Amino acid sequence: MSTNHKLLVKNAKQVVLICNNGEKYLTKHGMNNLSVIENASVVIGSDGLIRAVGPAETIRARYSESSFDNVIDATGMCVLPGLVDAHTHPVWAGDRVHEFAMKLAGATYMEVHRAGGGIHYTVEHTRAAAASDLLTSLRSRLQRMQRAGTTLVECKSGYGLELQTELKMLEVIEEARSSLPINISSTYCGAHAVPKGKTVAEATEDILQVQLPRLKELMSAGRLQVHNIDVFCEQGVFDLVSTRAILQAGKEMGLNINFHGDELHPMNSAEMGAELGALAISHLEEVTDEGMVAMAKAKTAAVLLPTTAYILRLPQPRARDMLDAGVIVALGSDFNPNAYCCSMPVVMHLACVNMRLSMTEALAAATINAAFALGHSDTHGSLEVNKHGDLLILNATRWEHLIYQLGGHQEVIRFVVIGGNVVYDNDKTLDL
Ligand SMILES: N=CN[C@@H](CCC(=O)O)C(=O)O
Ligand SMILES: [Zn+2]
Repeated sequence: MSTNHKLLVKNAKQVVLICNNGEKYLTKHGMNNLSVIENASVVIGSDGLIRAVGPAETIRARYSESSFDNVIDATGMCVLPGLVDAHTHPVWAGDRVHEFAMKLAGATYMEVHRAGGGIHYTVEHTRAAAASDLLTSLRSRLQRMQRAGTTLVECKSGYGLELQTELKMLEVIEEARSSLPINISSTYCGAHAVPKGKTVAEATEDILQVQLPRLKELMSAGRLQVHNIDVFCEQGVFDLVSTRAILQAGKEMGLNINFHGDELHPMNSAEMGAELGALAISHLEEVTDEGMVAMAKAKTAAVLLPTTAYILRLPQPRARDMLDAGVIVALGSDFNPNAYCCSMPVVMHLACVNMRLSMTEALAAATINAAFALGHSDTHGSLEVNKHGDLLILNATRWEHLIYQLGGHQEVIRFVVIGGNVVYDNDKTLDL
């Protein structure tokens, strides 16, 4: 048996496993009883998977004859699973800072959207952008997320709204996946808005008859990896009927359903998504009680997006009611030109203050539950044997400082590790 391993993280003040019985998600009780070991160590094997997590003395005795490519003495520090961002729109061109000023002055999201701004503004710039430029900005944004502790991220298309640009975006995501250590779950979001000059019916027809069939061909030929399908189900965007048709078509080609629902109006998205077996529904500021019950029953995760509710001054999603109803609650940054935040620590902080999550609930929502929302909680989202060796090492004697110190992740995060490799060391500049 190989006695050489990739990484030993030893003598940590705390190792937060999140869960330690192979749970695929946590609901309220589990989120308030996270698995934590004091004075502990972690071993990551040469294959990048976790080999052992346990009390430092136990690990020291068990691995006394082993060698390690790298050893980090985490004395006085804390170890957490890498953070999972279950909702981002990171591929885009154009600058919408002027729209932030408009919203600060009182304009609503849909007023800007209807005036041809918002998604439409970004669509114009993204269609015109070279793939190489989109890749450069995507890499930079993903490395920024990585420095903030994200090790698995969902990346959407959705600023093309036609075949050529949607594929350009998905290919850029594919290129980033193959050239960066961060793990990526890819989402087709061609129904992010109704393109100018088309009706909802025409846009839906183009997606069903042109975009999805071509995507299916490329996926079948192994030329593109896409995991999820998304639709912006909203008044003035895609209605429930068109949303259902598009999501159903995506499901039939093997894509997980993870869509924007009940954000600005109660569309009964949650009820419909639960009925379709959606893995996740995002936003949910306006979800009904019946929708929560349906999601809990169907084990459809709620991906809450605190930055968007904060920036748009929306009513907060009823996170506590969702937890009480047994819904699997996850978090995402919703990084996009409207909500320009790459930091899951900030997202967790906002989820605690504005959505009244406890810090343990927020951490579970940004690890195991976000991984569940992406269909990856069997390999990511907690520090358990045979899961990916993706972890954070904090300059803090209590892990809660990652959430408590608002905007302080640059100082709190000492190392980010993906697959047992140190990809960020805040004492050095790494160019991974
Ligand atoms: N609501 C729709 N889509 C994004 C915003 C995208 C944009 O404004 O560019 C969201 O999740 O908030
Ligand atoms: Zn979004």
